Amino acid sequence: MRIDVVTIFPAFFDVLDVSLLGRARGAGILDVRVHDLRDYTQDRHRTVDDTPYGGGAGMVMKPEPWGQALDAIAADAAGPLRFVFPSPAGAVFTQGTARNWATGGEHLVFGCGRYEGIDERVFSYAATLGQVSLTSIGDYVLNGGEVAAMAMIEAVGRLIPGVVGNPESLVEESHEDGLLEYPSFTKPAAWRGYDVPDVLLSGHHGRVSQWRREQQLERTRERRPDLLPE
Ligand SMILES: OB(O)c1ccc2cc[nH]c2c1
Repeated sequence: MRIDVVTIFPAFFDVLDVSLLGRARGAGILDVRVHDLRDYTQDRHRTVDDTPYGGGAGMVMKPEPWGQALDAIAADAAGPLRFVFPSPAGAVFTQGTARNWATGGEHLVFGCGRYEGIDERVFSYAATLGQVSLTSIGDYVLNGGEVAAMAMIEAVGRLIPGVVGNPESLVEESHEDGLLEYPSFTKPAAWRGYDVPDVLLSGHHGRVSQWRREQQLERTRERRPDLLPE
């Protein structure tokens, strides 16, 4: 799978060289390319921002460097393009989104804004090159799109076949079946006065499965009732 990232902080994504995603990149399963937006500026100061029309605090990211960057990536597209712009004003990213993007055969391009955001016309232009998704990872505001892009890249990347060693571990986890996952335990059976639930030591797989399902429902009711089916 091909993923491109455009950012003014390319070093932010050095972490994608480690752990599972790093190994997947080395194995050629994931092709992640990070671009410095300043490489697409035309002035000696490599300017990427300017004051907002209509006034207001802060600066807005200029459209032309983005246009140049998106054109360069589109000229080298590895498939149908989906431009993902992290934004507090975007649709919420969910496990379903991750699954759709991991299986859709698209070439994902993450455009990471900073300052007060990207000139709105960039999104309109990007729509002439491919699908555009303004996407939020939650109802809070970060200083830029990089953390959100990293989260989405990990959520999508881990679903690509071959990235996670044991694909079965992708099945029984929170949100995969619409519920929160059950609690996990390992040795020792007794630890500082806390015991592993007896059912998990019973060796009775049917009872274990039933207990785990009950735990999922209890946890979801308690912590995320919004996830429960109507
Ligand atoms: O919270 B966020 O996901 C987010 C995304 C992009 C920008 C650009 C400036 N602030 C941002 C915040």
